[in-house]
Amino acid sequence: MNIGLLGCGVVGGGILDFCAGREDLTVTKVLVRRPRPDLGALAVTDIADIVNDEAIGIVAEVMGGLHPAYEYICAAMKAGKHVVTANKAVISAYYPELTGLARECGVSLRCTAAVGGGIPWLTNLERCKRLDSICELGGIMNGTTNFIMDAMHASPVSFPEILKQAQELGYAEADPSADIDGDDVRRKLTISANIAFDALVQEEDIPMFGIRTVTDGDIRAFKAHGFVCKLLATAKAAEGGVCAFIEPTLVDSHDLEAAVPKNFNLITYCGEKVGRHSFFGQGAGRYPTAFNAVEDCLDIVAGKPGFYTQAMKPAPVLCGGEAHPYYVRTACPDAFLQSVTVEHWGDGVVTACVSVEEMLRWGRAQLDKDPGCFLAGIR
Ligand SMILES: NC(=O)C1=CN([C@@H]2O[C@H](COP(=O)(O)OP(=O)(O)OC[C@H]3O[C@@H](n4cnc5c(N)ncnc54)[C@H](OP(=O)(O)O)[C@@H]3O)[C@@H](O)[C@H]2O)C=CC1
Ligand SMILES: N[C@@H](CC=O)C(=O)O
Repeated sequence: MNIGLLGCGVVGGGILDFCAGREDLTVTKVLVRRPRPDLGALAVTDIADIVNDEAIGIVAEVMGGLHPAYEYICAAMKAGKHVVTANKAVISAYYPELTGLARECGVSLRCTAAVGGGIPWLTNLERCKRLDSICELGGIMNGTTNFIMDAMHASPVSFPEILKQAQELGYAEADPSADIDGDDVRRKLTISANIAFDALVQEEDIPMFGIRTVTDGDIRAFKAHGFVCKLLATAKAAEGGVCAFIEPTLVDSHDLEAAVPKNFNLITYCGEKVGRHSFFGQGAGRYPTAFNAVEDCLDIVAGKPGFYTQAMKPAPVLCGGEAHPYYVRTACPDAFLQSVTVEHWGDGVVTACVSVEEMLRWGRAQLDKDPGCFLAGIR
């Protein structure tokens, strides 16, 4: 089958390499927006050249961003082309529109590379649902932040320096704020929760706190108490909705997550009957991500199902019932923090059990008063 590739950066370059020399998949056109002599006759600058090309069966979108990615994907599906994308931003934001249009047009829409880079996470989530009900999912879903946290635990490093390395290695998003502030994980969690729970969760409703403000002093305090800090995502089926949140989390140094190195992810679902299945692999980077995108193309060639789920119903995010202790470091502790403090760790404090909803709302507001404030849930 012929592929029209939209974008040829880190992931697009990997797709080209994987397809080179294959007989079942051939990239025949690549949409670019600046001169790319390296691509020779493959390069086109007008999306119409791909959408109107009847010989192209699959459009692989790896440009990133919401626009014009959304419009190009819609145009491709309306022209009867299957779509494969690694773009979690567009899938998370336009989940009902895109899945609805794919069904209307009778084409496949696959996005396995959008969550977990090279890990076959969404495909296994889909398979698990054929036999069992998923009650919970989550874990380490961002390669860039795991790379940063792993390096910071190994030795004191400069945060900007290690982030720069993650960018050079092709792990970080075009705007790395999406990685370090949690938006990238929130998109991946939204897609995963929607598929797992047949839900329609709005990305913006999921509370989150990122790792931008973590310091070497925080890490020293965590290590001294036998903990490792990871940015973790959680989603659970809840009565009348979905409980979903993202926060730096202190896990016991013997836990599986504590051992996840570099740009690797560890994502787990828990089925009611089957129990826990965890998936480990590189969550970011050229070949891991391109691998899943090309696997999606091969699934389309093999006639596998068009999307990961058949149903969806609007689901509010409800985190009020979830509570645990937190580590908090702020230069301006207020009456609320003082009322829940039970212990002091270095420059920070440890709280009694506080509801996730309340603590993350407090943390976001506290960043306005103290931009260096940091918090982490304690598992
Ligand atoms: N990198 C990774 O590890 C992972 C990435 N992803 C997702 O994959 C997608 C691509 O990421 P990545 O390859 O890293 O990003 P890059 O920035 O490396 O590549 C994007 C490419 O798309 C091109 N592009 C952007 N807009 C347009 C446009 N309007 N018309 C034509 N070309 C365009 C860019 O052109 P130019 O060179 O001119 O800027 C660039 O070559 C993103 O959605 C990302 O979230 C998902 C999982 C992992
Ligand atoms: N920026 C993302 C790339 C893959 O989704 C990450 O670091 O995980």
